[in-house]
Amino acid sequence: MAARAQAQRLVQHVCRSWNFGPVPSSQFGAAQGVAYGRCINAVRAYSAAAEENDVVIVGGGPGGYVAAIKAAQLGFKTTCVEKRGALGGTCLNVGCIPSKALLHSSHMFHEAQHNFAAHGVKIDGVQVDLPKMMEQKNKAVSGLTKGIEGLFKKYKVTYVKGSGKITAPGSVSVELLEGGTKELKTKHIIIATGSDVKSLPGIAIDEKQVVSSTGALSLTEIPQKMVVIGGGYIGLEMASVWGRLGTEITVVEFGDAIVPSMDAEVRRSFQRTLEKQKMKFKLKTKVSKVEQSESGLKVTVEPAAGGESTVIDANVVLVAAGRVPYTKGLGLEELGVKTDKFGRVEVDEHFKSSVDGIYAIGDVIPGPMLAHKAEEDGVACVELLAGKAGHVNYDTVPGVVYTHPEVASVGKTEEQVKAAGIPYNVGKFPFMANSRARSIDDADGLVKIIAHKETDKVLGVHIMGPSAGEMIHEACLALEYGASSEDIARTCHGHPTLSEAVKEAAMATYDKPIHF
Ligand SMILES: Cc1cc2nc3c(=O)[nH]c(=O)nc-3n(C[C@H](O)[C@H](O)[C@H](O)COP(=O)(O)OP(=O)(O)OC[C@H]3O[C@@H](n4cnc5c(N)ncnc54)[C@H](O)[C@@H]3O)c2cc1C
Ligand SMILES: NC(=O)c1ccc[n+]([C@@H]2O[C@H](COP(=O)([O-])OP(=O)(O)OC[C@H]3O[C@@H](n4cnc5c(N)ncnc54)[C@H](O)[C@@H]3O)[C@@H](O)[C@H]2O)c1
Repeated sequence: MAARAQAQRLVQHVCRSWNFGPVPSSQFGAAQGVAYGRCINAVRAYSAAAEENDVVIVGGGPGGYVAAIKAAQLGFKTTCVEKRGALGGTCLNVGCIPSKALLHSSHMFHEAQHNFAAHGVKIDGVQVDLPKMMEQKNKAVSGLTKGIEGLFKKYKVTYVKGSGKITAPGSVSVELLEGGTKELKTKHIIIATGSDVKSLPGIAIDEKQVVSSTGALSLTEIPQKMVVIGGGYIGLEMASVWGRLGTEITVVEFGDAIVPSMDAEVRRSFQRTLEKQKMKFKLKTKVSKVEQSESGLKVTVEPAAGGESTVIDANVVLVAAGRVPYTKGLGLEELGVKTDKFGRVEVDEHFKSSVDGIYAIGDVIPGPMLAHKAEEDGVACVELLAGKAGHVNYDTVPGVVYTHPEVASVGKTEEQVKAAGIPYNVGKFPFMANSRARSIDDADGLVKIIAHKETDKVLGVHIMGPSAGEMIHEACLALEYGASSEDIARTCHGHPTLSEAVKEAAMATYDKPIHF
């Protein structure tokens, strides 16, 4: 009886997985032998036809494509499956790269309009050519995605364009974009399917008037008024782009502060700076309704804790309230791959899921949803598969908001250190006292360093200022190498550079700065 039930289950499973359609249990007596035989034959045919790989990666974003290149470099026969028709994932196609392109273009416009004259550069009639701006953004995106295809060819990674489904450990079935299916056999499968925008109840995204970041990166007109739901990374970066081009921005944030993960002192200073740029903030507030009106949209907001609602007019609403892991259509439930309450694939320190032979990296697993973290995951995961010592230290992953000024941080905030009861020193240095920042007339912001009171080991560094996203890496190195604030302070820094502000903040942490 047990053997019969087992055979029944096997037949049902294989028939379902391979789209033979279910075999009704009433037919099992008669059909069992036939169906079983069909399955066995199909298994043989499949094994012969399916391509043998060492590693198959589902998803070609920063996690997936970097893992693929590294795997090939390590000698694995590697295939990367991507369904959007272009490599680079969210980051290259609709995330990091297009947003940074628009941030740069809009910053240049803003500078030309407001700040060139102060430097003795006079231009009359500065105008925005939005189609041209979008063209430059698209050129950056397509150049970079094609560059990854080139790297795949160079390192002999097979690129399969289509949607991958894991049918069993060692088997990935791909519905090809060009039509038909392809079966891939492999020793290891890496899930790198990334994340998708988090939708809010009752607020339907049409990517025209009510947009996610994807729509906000491709608007065809400069909106007069925009309501941004969520004062996090995406909200503030996209608000900066459109605000600089002339849109009136209102950011509605559920929490009591923007970018809640940021050091509170830096965050407060950041908000003041954005307010000077005419961004309006409604904190502890939620959007309860977005409706069409004759002139555009009516956005109903109310206190997060409940209370009287008010209506704000807008032409565009941007939904930027976070992102959720993307695992749709992968077949995880059928395989028994465990996910947590946020839908993230649960992995161990070797990126292994609850099912042998299946691994996961990037936005689809816990940890910061950042491209560079996904890349590090990808490298470490395949190094571990190759028997090497792959490791990612999530405590030293920097975060950068690419507004102007930029805000960058690594390690612990003052609040976290305090809450953990760790004795600490803080050193700060304002860019107003930095000669390079003054010479370029871009001196808003500060460097803040937090170090252990007794050992002076650097615990966290927070920078708001021009090029903060570049400067943060000396702090990342300091944290990785367990440096003290004195180590940073006694390292000779070039003059005149913005980085001298980091050196001076380090001096202020264990002793005194010179220039403040
Ligand atoms: C507007 C915006 C700006 C951002 N800016 C930055 C930034 O400046 N810096 C930064 O570090 N991070 C930024 N991010 C976050 C960054 O984009 C992500 O952290 C990063 O892309 C995650 O990489 P990933 O490889 O895990 O997933 P993704 O980049 O999401 O890639 C996953 C890929 O898998 C594919 N896929 C999914 N399911 C399947 C399937 N079944 N079969 C085949 N393919 C599949 C998807 O099509 C996708 O291309 C930004 C995000 C957004 C939205
Ligand atoms: N520069 C970068 O590195 C960069 C840029 C863009 C995106 N990203 C990544 O993409 C991810 C998603 O970005 P994001 O900005 O959507 O998320 P986020 O987590 O950075 O910010 C979302 C914000 O929305 C708020 N919020 C949530 N629900 C809300 C509601 N109903 N009403 C009002 N506010 C609400 C949250 O309190 C939070 O402040 C980020 O986690 C980040 O890792 C990074």
